[in-house]
Amino acid sequence: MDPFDPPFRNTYKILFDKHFNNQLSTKSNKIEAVQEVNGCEFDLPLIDLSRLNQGGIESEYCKREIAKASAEWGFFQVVNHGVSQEVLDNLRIEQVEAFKKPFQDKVNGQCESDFPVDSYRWGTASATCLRQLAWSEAFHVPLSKISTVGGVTGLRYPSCPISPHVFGLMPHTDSDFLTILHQDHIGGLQLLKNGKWIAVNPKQETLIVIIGDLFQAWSNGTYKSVEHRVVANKHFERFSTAYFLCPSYDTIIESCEETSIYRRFSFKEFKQQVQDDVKSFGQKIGLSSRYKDSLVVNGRIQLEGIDVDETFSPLDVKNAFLHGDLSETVYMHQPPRFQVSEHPDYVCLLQRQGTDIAYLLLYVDDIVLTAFSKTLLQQIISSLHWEFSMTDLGSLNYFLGTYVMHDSSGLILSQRKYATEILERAGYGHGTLDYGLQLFSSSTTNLVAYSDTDWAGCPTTRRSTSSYYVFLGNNLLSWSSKCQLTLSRSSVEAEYHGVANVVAETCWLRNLLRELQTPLSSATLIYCDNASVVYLFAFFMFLYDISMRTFSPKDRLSHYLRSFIPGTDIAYLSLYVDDIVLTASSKTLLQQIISSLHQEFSMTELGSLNYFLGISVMRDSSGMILSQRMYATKILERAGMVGYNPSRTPVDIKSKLGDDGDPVSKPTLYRSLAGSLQYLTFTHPDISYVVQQVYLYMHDPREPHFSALKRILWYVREAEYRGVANAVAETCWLRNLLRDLHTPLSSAMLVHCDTVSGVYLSSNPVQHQGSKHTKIDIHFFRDLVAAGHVRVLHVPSRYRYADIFTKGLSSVLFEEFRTSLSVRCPPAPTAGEC
Ligand SMILES: O=C(O)CCC(=O)C(=O)O
Ligand SMILES: [Fe+2]
Repeated sequence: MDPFDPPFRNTYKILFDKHFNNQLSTKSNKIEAVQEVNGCEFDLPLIDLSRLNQGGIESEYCKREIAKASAEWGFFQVVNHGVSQEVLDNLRIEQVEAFKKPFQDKVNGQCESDFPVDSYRWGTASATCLRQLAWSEAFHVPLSKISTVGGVTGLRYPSCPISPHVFGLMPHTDSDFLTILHQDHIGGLQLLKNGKWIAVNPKQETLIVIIGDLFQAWSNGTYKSVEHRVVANKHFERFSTAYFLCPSYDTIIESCEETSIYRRFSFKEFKQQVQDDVKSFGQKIGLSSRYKDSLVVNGRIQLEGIDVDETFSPLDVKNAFLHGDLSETVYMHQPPRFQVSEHPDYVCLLQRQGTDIAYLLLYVDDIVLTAFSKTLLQQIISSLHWEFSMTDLGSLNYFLGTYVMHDSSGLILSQRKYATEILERAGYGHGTLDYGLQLFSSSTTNLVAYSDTDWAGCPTTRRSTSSYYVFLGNNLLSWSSKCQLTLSRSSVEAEYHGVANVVAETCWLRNLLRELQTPLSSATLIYCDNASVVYLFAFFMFLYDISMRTFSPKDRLSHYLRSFIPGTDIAYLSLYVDDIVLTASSKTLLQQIISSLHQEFSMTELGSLNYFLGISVMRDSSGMILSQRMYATKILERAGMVGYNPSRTPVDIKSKLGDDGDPVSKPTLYRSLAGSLQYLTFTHPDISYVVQQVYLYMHDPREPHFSALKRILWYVREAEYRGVANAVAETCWLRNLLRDLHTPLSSAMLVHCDTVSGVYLSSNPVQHQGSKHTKIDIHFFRDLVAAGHVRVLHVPSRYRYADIFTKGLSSVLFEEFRTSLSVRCPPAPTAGEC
């Protein structure tokens, strides 16, 4: 250290100790600091000022370049500026001489007789950490002839062994109008552009022009006062000379534009504020929110319950950005230009602007901005520019991989480039990728959605795929095609889930549109091709209504079988298109719901359940018996087999159905009978297997198939193969249903299976690869086994009840198994059937 260097280490020892102790515990900081501090190499705009003297177009272009550089960079270099090299050199020689005096002489003002006593400064008295300390010294010499407050400052940055832990000059903006700077060959000056520090390379013959805060306010944010800093050099001292152009203290700074971003202020007031901020916060706050014509005028904000006169620390605008709705009533002091002199104590009530609306979409650090007026848009852009260092990319044409093209009817969005990249990655050439999404500029506000569901479409999981499209007027706003999360037992249930999804989506869209100040006045229309679901939703409206009236919100509907449980009272309502079966845990509740239904819908009450969807319900002391006797008789009539002898079993164990035989003469009859038998399995699980068998030949029925079908009918006068996984799917659905009905099962469901390998496969995730017949369902049900919801057990042949669904059986076994399925004769025909 030279004897003339300021005693940085001793004076700021505490800061050094604090910093380097911390460094020991966080090693990585050092690397980051070095990387950050190097700055990018970038050439600042360089302007030849001699062009100004050429007049005409050349000088006009030169002025434009200056304006452009001031707006985009806030910094530029000039050559042919009129200050001779000799003057600059002499200035530097004088400056070096002054700094090379003993430190104490500099502090005591004993080095230059022309310099005022307090012209020497070094370090940063208010620094609370090393980053706030300026590793530099300066002589400030006022040029009273030019300006009362402006002057020339000579700066010296002693070599700094601990750079970059400490800056030569910490990041700041200049508080003046304009700075003209001359630096030596060492370098170290950097400016902030688009979030990056850019090195200002030293060029001997150039002067650097820096826009100051006052210029920014005066130009209403058009020209930028940009943050800059000096990184001290580890090995060499550096000199620079700065001329700060400042107005007199009482000069009022205000922009001449009608809508001004900044309030009017005096230079004196601003200077004072900067000094106060450095004292209070360790750094300058500058123009920022404080000088903006807004809520925080006078540095005061009002909080609920606190007097309007209390003063708070200023908001950090970066954090206060995008804060959502302002629901409170807010008052502010009269802004300087709008004071009512007769009532100096009045405050202003803030009201939201009427029609001026702007939308800002932020994706990480990309912003899309749109506003109802160009002025507002410009105003916001300038505010953003002031607050953040950002590039304005002009009108929207590319965002997140999507091109935006404008035409007379609106916008077209295209992902052509993105699609090409996918094709290239996949090794396909370029296809025809010119299709995009057209968005129309229209003011329609009808929200219309279309929903469709492919029931159990996924062969692996048996889940359904539901898709929807939502249009706002002509514009497709939202769409989705997704596998549902849960299994659906019927197409109605799957469709219902699909519609519920689109309802959620349209609710969200409605809310969004409301927040964007374009609320919809008409109801959302949702189209769905399943009539039952439409009825279902009509019912929900009704049920919602009565549940709102009768029960607390937590007990409102949650599924298509609805139950109300404000205590122990439960009601189940099952809806099939327009038939309803209703049951409740108490007569009162039942009655209450029936009368509400009557009020809402015109309907006939058929009394206690005895016939529903072709199924008659008979009661006896042990419970109910469901029978499709009448339905079965009608099938027999259609098949012309009323008088035939019954058969004891529905399937012939000797013959197996195949593809051969003569085609049947009445294939339509075959199909209709097979379809009817399918429905009959509802109360005849015992025919499931063989019905499923004859179903296989619906597309091309042959005589042997018809014989098999007839045999079922013979048997009926008085079977769907489902593998283990199907049984699991079914039982899963039942488990879910029981849970929905508030009677959850606590133990795992037992599935009996006749092959040992089936049991093994269900619990072994690896072994299933080779067994192709189980491939489809195995994943699904193995997951359930893993979760403990299902246990698959091997069943000895005597108890293989499921065989009735998978093969033809001898009459002894068949009858035994049929009994185990609770299939038995009803006591007598019922009134409902006759
Ligand atoms: O020394 C330099 O290069 C910059 C000086 C500076 O930014 C200032 O004094 O405000
Ligand atoms: Fe500066």
